[in-house]
Amino acid sequence: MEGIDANDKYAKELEVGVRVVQLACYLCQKVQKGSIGPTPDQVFSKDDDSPVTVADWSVQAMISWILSESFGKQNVSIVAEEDTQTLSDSNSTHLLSSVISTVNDSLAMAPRFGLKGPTAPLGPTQVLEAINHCNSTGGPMGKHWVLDPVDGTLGFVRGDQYAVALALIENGQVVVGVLGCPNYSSKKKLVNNSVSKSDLWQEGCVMYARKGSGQAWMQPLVNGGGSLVWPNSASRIRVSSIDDPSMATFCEPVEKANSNHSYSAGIAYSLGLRKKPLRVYSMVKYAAIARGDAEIYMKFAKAGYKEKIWDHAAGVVIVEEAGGVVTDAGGRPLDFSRGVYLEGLDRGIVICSGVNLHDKIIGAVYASWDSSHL
Ligand SMILES: Nc1ncnc2c1ncn2[C@@H]1O[C@H](COP(=O)(O)OS(=O)(=O)O)[C@@H](OP(=O)(O)O)[C@H]1O
Ligand SMILES: [Mg+2]
Ligand SMILES: [Mg+2]
Ligand SMILES: [Mg+2]
Repeated sequence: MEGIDANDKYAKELEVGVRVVQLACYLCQKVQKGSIGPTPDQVFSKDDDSPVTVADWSVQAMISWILSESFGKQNVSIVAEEDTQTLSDSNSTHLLSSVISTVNDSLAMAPRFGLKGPTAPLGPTQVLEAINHCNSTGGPMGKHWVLDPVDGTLGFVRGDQYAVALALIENGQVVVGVLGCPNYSSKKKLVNNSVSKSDLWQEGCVMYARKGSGQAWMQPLVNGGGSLVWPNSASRIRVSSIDDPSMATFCEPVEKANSNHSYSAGIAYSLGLRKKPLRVYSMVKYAAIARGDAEIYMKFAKAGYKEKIWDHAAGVVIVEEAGGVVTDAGGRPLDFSRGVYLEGLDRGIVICSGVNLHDKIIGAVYASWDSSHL
């Protein structure tokens, strides 16, 4: 596969990672289109009131199962977002059946993606086991996969941007990142308000990078239907070369609850950013920086919110290998070695296409900071 050196230490992880994320994108598109699984308006609430859908559980189960098959269950440690609490409820048998059929529908397509599927459809125990197998808490030693089965669930539910994010951490460092963006065309630029429903579904993309390679790659989504041609072609992606703030575009989360919009507007103003913020759901924001559709991504969550590693791991390595810079608001690298959370994160996350813009933003945060902002 292009961008993956067969002799690389992580060649197999990258190869399987890209293929399984392609399959996950296929699964999500099927659920979002309503042709398998329930309609997207069947959204459930977790304890923290955040949404979860059949797609979130199904992708987690499917990826967990494929990783275990590919690398041996006992060798596979996975840190992932979802658990089986809601699914195991005795009132949830209908929901669990939807997840099981969605998982099996997608696994039946595995050979088309160059992956080995099960010999017989998975039953409830196997599906619940696959989801529960993702109960690792990571840490500073060893290899851990990090998975956000659907990032930007709100975007997914609203028929907008969302991502499937898979990364591999070894000894606390993100060494591989794969980001599937089913509604982010590999051809069209992401522009404010340009995501019309008719543009969606046409063609998404999968991005991937191996730490230290100095390269990040993008493939169009493989179309699971019709005649599948695999391996498909990939192209190198690079961050934007714009480093004049007045020309730069900055991204931020859509929801005010997830990032302080007025604080980032203040930073943008002080830097002389002229364009309106590009508000995009999910890690598609990282994808937009990595391929040069935007130059800056700022996220300043409310004080007390702890960022989780699965919301950033894949995006960070892809942006860095595409030439960008990712740190916390104090200018320090994100620390993926301390479990499920990005412990020690200073205020927020600043992602830029280059060091000049990044220095300016960190300087502006330093100059403006007042803890009453968040
Ligand atoms: N209060 C709060 N503050 C900050 N971040 C939060 C918060 N609550 C949730 N989350 C996490 O944000 C993930 C979605 O982030 P986005 O950048 O996509 O935000 S937005 O949907 O565009 O508003 C989202 O990821 P998913 O749950 O995978 O969708 C959450 O992990
Ligand atoms: Mg969630
Ligand atoms: Mg997420
Ligand atoms: Mg998620």
